[in-house]
Amino acid sequence: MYYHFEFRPYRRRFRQPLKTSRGIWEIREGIILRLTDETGRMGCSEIAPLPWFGSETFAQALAFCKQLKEKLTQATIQAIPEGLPACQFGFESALEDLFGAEGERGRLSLSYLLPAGEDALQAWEILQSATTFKWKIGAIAIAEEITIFKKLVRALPAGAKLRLDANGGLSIEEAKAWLEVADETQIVEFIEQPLSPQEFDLMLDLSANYSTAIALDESVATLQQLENCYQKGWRGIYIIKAAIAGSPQRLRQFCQQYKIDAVFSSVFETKIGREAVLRLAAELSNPNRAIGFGIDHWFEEDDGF
Ligand SMILES: O=C(O)CCC(=O)c1ccccc1C(=O)O
Ligand SMILES: [Mg+2]
Repeated sequence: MYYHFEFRPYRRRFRQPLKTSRGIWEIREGIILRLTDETGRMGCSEIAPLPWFGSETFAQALAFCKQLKEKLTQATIQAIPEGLPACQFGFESALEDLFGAEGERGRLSLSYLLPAGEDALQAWEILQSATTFKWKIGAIAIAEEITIFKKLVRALPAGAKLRLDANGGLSIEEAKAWLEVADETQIVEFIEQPLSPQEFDLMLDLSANYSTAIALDESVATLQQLENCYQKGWRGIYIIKAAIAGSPQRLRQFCQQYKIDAVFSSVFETKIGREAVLRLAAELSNPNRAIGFGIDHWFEEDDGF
């Protein structure tokens, strides 16, 4: 069986650039994929790289698509190298779409990403409508950030949960300070990636010494890293960015075999990639936790997908 292959690169500017402890992200680039089989059945998905998380770059993904023939087989897709995890996801999930994969919908609740810093306090539209929120920390000086955090806690609706995402940018002292503040408020569901992936053992220690949970994100960006952290004893929360994790089939096997506490999360893919990720999330994300897909108006222009 041959599949006819077409691709279309896209480029979109964030309405509000994403501010994290790692810097500012202004433009999302990716590639929409379409496979058509000999009977005319079509499947779509997307390559949405996140190089600052360790996936391939957009340029590498584009070069990979360009060197492929217009007709390809399942064997070509299975042979996409480990170094191109966003491509593995894109092609395999396009094939699953072609085979008619359908996910249950509406079972999972959403976590809404608040703007970093003081802007979070002004995000009324989100603050009024949701019950789980995420806020970037490590983006400004810690004392100032903890002051804003306390205001934010008061502004959140009763019963709300708050996730704090440091993107690996805290020092060990700062991580402890945040965990202490978080333990006092009882509103923090988890702190996401407090330290850099190199400091895995320290995060393991932190997870044993505070009541606030820790979630790994940058540490488990790809399946290989995920397997590695599991082998090294991580039994806390895993943020799963399926669009850059690699093969969805292998991800499925891993999550089912080890029953990990998985929280699926967006990489700001388009609607097309999101569909594919949400199918997996419905199967594999912990149903008691919101998924990181709140808000879908991240971009200035909606160019049809
Ligand atoms: O996970 C979420 O709730 C939203 C998505 C998100 O925060 C994110 C999106 C793109 C790149 C990195 C991150 C991150 O979790 O650090
Ligand atoms: Mg994160």
